[in-house]
Amino acid sequence: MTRASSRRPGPPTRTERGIPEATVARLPVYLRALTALSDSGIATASSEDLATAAGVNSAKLRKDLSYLGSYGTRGVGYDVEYLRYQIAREIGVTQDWAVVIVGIGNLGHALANYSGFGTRGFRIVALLDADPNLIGERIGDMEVRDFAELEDIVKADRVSIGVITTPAGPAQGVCDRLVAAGVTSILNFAPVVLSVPTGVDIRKVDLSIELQILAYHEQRKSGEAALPQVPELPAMNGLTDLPSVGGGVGA
Ligand SMILES: NC(=O)c1ccc[n+]([C@@H]2O[C@H](COP(=O)([O-])OP(=O)(O)OC[C@H]3O[C@@H](n4cnc5c(N)ncnc54)[C@H](O)[C@@H]3O)[C@@H](O)[C@H]2O)c1
Repeated sequence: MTRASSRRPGPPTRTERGIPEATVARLPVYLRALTALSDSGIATASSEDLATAAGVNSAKLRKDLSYLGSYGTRGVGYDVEYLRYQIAREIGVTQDWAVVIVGIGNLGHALANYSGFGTRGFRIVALLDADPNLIGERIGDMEVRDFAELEDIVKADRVSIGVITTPAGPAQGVCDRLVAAGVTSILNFAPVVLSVPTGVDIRKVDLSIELQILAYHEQRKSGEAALPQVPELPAMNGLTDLPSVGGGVGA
């Protein structure tokens, strides 16, 4: 790695289209790693440096970045600022995205208090809730507003992204209202699968699924001996009656 100089990155090249979803999912990770390098005054980084900072292997990183038409310079590496710009442009965070959060309970409060969205290109324009006891409450420099104002806010602030942090029950209704108001991307924290029309993107965040994936790896790490014993299965008419596996995933 080398320290930052006053050299500015050159003009952007055209980004290739048709980037695989898995690569797209890693772009924000690279962006975060590049931002950390840039904040430390690093001007260029090798693919190995960058891969270590992002927690992936360098071959995968090089392949991912090649979809952006970015190959680095042999013996020098990647220009941190320029690559950061390329990735930010590809993700779409060089522009400002207006976001509303609906459901300002525990999770909504936590998200509302998080200061990191602004620096990543997301502007929280409204915190909305249906509970009259919450409406008017101040969180930082914002005030919780009535969910009834949704349509006016979406129109006035050209909101394209809605975050749902309500309980599961009302989440579909909230989602439908967001979509009808003109929101075209939804991040859902409620433990329910939501239906959206074509053209609306939806992503679900479920911490319990992430924890279950970690539990799976923990189980593998501790070896076969740590695996729970499977009870002997009762025979039924010559067939085996498999015990059912319980329940869905809640948050
Ligand atoms: N995805 C995850 O990893 C994760 C983690 C924790 C919680 N959750 C989920 O996030 C959601 C919020 O959790 P919480 O602990 O903040 O709940 P909470 O009960 O503290 O807050 C929910 C808020 O939604 C509001 N609300 C309810 N119906 C509404 C409606 N129709 N319109 C507008 N606002 C409405 C309520 O007034 C309340 O303020 C839950 O669905 C929970 O299961 C998800």
